[in-house]
Amino acid sequence: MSNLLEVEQLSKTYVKHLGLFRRKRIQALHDISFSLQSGKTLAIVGETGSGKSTLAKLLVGIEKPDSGVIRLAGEPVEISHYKKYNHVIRFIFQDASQSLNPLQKVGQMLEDVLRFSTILDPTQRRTKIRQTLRQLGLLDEHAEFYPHMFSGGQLQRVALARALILDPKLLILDQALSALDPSLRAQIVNLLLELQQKNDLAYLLITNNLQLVQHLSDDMLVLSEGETTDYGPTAEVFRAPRHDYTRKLLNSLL
Ligand SMILES: Nc1ncnc2c1ncn2[C@@H]1O[C@H](COP(=O)(O)OP(=O)(O)OP(=O)(O)O)[C@@H](O)[C@H]1O
Repeated sequence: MSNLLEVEQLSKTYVKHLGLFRRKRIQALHDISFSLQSGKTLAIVGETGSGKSTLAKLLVGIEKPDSGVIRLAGEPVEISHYKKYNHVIRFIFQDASQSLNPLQKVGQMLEDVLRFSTILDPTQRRTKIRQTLRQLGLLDEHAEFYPHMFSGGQLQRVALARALILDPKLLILDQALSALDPSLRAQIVNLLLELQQKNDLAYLLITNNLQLVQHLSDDMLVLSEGETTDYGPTAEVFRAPRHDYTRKLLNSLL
């Protein structure tokens, strides 16, 4: 099976200005390589500051890598053509409620995504919005709701609707489930698994919740100070971590 996403030797350094003449270089990622197939989930695990969010930002084009290659379906991703990939890779960050415009009805928000990124006509857009809301267990009427009218779990579904309305191939979930209480999280996890099966969707799951990692991911990559300490099938990494750092991290998070 060919890879949907291939990342080769990706590196990123930030420069922090500490005063007029002092600058500090922070190597957030160093030579990171991995691949991900359609319909599979890769978990990215690591302590605070290990580079997880930087990786997500590079993949969605918010930050630019210093070096390395990102390939989607075999084609190198040009950050300057990001609109082209916006359909393929979508992301959800931690707090769904903060990522939604409180003054905009959900239907309008979804309509904006479609108008910006597709050539669908108004009738087709209305149909697509209805289909997407239903696919996520929401109702047609929810298009007329403002974000504050939803519960936490429903808001996460709205954030998923916004991410999935363009039928992406890869969804990046950056700590996206951590704010939910366990029962809501379980509902969203089941929904994610269902959507993955139905649509052959790949997930990049950034989390330190090891239950989620074990439940959802096929492979996992462990980051420490921007470097890979372990990478492989999740069960294998849990059973026999290569690196002492991974063993300690897994023990501390269990
Ligand atoms: N915009 C930035 N400018 C300077 N340094 C940054 C910037 N963004 C991240 N960093 C630094 O890069 C390193 C990696 O940060 P990153 O946010 O990717 O880690 P993380 O693993 O996602 O952490 P967390 O779990 O806390 O979100 C850290 O040392 C961080 O301080």
